[in-house]
Amino acid sequence: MKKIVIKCGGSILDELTPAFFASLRELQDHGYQLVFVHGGGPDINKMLSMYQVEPEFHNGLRKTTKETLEVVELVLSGQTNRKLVQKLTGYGFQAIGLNGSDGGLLQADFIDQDSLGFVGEITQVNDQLISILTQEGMIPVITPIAVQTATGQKLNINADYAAAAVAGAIGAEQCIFVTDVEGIMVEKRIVHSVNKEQVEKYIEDGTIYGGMIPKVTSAMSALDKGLSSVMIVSGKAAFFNGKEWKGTKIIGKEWSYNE
Ligand SMILES: Nc1ncnc2c1ncn2[C@@H]1O[C@H](COP(=O)(O)OP(=O)(O)O)[C@@H](O)[C@H]1O
Ligand SMILES: CC(=O)N[C@@H](CCC(=O)OP(=O)(O)O)C(=O)O
Repeated sequence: MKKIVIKCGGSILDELTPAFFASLRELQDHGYQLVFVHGGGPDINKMLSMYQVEPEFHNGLRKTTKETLEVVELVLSGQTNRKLVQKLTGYGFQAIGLNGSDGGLLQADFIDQDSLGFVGEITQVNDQLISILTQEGMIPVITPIAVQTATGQKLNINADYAAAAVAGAIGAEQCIFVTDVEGIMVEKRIVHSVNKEQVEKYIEDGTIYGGMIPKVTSAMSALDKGLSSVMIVSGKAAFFNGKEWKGTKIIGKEWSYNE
């Protein structure tokens, strides 16, 4: 069966519309099994501010101390994941929340402990666990906390990177990044598609900045892993009506938009 990974950003979790959930139903009707990975950056920042901790990011990745990691897991697993599962259930989907560190679902190693602290990059995904759930018609909703297998240490993973890694590991056909804008804006307009060369140029000249950077870089890595399609779409509107997609398609080297 065709699989699709949907990454839901923290920027949009509280604003998902009925039209967005209708698009999910369309995907299921077109034979897609859905797998969610969620973010929650704004919720984490809110909780950290209660502890008077200033967020610090390097290239879109949160510098994560031991104390910050505790807050990240508390918020993502205990609050954000619950919120998304509840919404999906409310719309009639069979969603099941999973912490990425459970059952070796997401396994990772430190990226650079000196500069980023407890931040990881995924080395392995327990795709069997995901398959067991999707084959039963359930929708896994994955929190981007991973485990370093050798030590049992938990690591904070950027949700965009986690989604791309899951998509590659389960052989997903597509990966969709759901966020608070309708796609990638270039000179005040949403563009239909961007290719690798354009992405690199737009990052360099500042057209693509901040939270959009991990999205486009992980989109490129997902395409390198063999996915057919990666899109950036808004959670405020319908993004698929059974025929057409709305948003920005990221195109790998060998792809043209008409394919
Ligand atoms: N070229 C661009 N087009 C659209 N949005 C962009 C662009 N460059 C940066 N952004 C920013 O990226 C944001 C989405 O990233 P982020 O806030 O991290 O979302 P999420 O929580 O969904 O991952 C947009 O709200 C916008 O401010
Ligand atoms: C390492 C790292 O940056 N982890 C992210 C995990 C959440 C996330 O990615 O949330 P969004 O998708 O809403 O940005 C963080 O701590 O914010």
